Amino acid sequence: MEQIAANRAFGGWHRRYRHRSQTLGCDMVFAVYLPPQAEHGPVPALYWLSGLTCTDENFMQKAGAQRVAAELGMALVAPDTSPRGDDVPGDPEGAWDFGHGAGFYVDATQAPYDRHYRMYTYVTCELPALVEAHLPVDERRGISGHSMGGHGALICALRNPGRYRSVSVFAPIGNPTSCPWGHKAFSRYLGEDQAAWRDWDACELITRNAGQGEVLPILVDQGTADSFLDEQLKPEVLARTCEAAGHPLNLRLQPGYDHSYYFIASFIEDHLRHHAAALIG
Ligand SMILES: N[C@@H](CCC(=O)N[C@@H](CSC=O)C(=O)NCC(=O)O)C(=O)O
Repeated sequence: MEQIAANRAFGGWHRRYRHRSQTLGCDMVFAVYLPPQAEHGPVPALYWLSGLTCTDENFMQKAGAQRVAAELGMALVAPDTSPRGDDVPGDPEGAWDFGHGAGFYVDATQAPYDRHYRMYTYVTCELPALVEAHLPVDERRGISGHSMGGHGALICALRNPGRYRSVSVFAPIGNPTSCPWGHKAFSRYLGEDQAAWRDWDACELITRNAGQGEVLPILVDQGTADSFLDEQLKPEVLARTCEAAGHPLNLRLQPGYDHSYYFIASFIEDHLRHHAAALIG
């Protein structure tokens, strides 16, 4: 992998890397924040999955996570949100909620998307393997994300017991099989048979996993002034599902906060400390 940027931050380093992804069949860029502790040995990592229209840069530039990550000795890893490139098909109408910047962290099964759109395998397998082989980052992994990335973080944790030690999300699409963003993405990436969508829906996975094996407590922050709240995000469905399944959920409704990175920046410290408790102790 090729380093394409490096910035000193809070005694550590923010770095960006480009690499050829075998999983996605294209070049990808990701960002890593390495805290000062990484100069003395491997540190745990929080994987951050961003939302629609984002790249690796939104979180690193807007969330303000580096100061606390440096204090805690935790790396931050931020991938892009989809495969990229001229030969990667996007939304036929050029919309922002599908295709480039909108990989939805699934492995597509439908042509023409199945060749490149395999973000689930990329973020759960290829990227951690690359990071852990080349950077001072070990296998203590937490996962978090926002909106589409909140959906991604939930399904990555719920589908992979043992792979992550902690999970938290901001304004997640918690029940994509019941909202317009999810319908659009899943019908194209996964096909019209809605039975196949359930494997990629956090609420379905929480219900399915009830009473079996690992149960990671979920921390959720959700702004009450979020313009996507009622139509796309539906935190009440996630709350009802967790209640019915006995899955520990800390859903914090934050009065007046919207869907933006101003909201994320306001509560990211709590999330980093939630992850540090599981990753570092
Ligand atoms: N461009 C759109 C708005 C898209 C948007 O709000 N994206 C969010 C994630 S939404 C769910 O996944 C985001 O994180 N944007 C990047 C940022 O830096 O804020 C529009 O025009 O409405």
